[in-house]
Amino acid sequence: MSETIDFSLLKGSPEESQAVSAQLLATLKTRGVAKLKNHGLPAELIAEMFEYTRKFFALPLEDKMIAKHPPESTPNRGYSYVGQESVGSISGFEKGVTPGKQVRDIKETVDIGSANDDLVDNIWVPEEKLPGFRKFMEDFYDSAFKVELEILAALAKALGIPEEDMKLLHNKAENEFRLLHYPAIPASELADGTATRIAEHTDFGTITMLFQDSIGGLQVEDQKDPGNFRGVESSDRSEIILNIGDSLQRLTNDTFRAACHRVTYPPTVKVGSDEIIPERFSIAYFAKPNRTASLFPFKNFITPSTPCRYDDITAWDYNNLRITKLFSGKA
Ligand SMILES: O=C(O)CCC(=O)C(=O)O
Ligand SMILES: [Fe+2]
Repeated sequence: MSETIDFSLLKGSPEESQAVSAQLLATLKTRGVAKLKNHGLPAELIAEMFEYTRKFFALPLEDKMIAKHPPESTPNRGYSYVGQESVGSISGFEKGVTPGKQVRDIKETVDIGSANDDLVDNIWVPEEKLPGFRKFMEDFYDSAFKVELEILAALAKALGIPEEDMKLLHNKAENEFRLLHYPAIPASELADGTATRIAEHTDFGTITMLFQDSIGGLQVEDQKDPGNFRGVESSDRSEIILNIGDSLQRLTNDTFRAACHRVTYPPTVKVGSDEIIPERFSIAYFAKPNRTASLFPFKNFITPSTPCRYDDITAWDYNNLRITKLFSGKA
């Protein structure tokens, strides 16, 4: 994995700022994923984020189920128990590949949207079950949104898209973020390939800002060598792993291609052994275009040598097209 990009240089001299945007562009174009440090979200805030995440999943199941995600995919809010959602059902979606055998994800999650969303409400556990959780998450959402806009501005600059256009496309913060817990399991549970931590997939939004603990197991497909997945480690939890999602692939007419990723065995665990794979926590902030925005490619990416590859569709319709396949429908 390439070196971590110092995002604070974006606010340095014009030369430094230009160089960081160009480095980001080059890394994302070849890898679909980049690592950022000094991005503006303080390490203490991220540490607290992991702590709240750990505390939430440590609640008794009946408490977590008070805030349960509906059995169907929308609204995509609340707690999903282990087995409720399987990402394997959308593996290969944009590659036009229909998934073969169904692979179970062994994970539990919480999906959270903006506190100001006028279409869907968040689903919370009562305050006394986890004091401060709701307020912290609502504030984190807003802080992450600010960083998202800076990353999008840097990408726009590097791509030659007016920064204002990129901002207008995302100014409603119709994003989602997700807390993930992969429980400790014996390695033998993953041995026959019918279960994994999270099956390979691409995210559907513009970019994903991912934070992970030090357990490992996250892998991204090499864009130059399809089928070959490489591990992505973070040197510390506050590093942002930046993923390109399908919406940016569409908007840039494949100049950026979405990063296909998955979570499996940590590198230290022997496949098929009786070892216990330790629990793992991660946090994914999915930045999405405004629901009513069109995902038709920006005009500068449509040229005689790069004809338009995508139909017009709104961000909301596209999101729903993807998400409806994720949930089993079982309550
Ligand atoms: O847990 C991770 O590191 C990845 C999570 C992920 O890919 C997702 O939720 O879309
Ligand atoms: Fe993902």
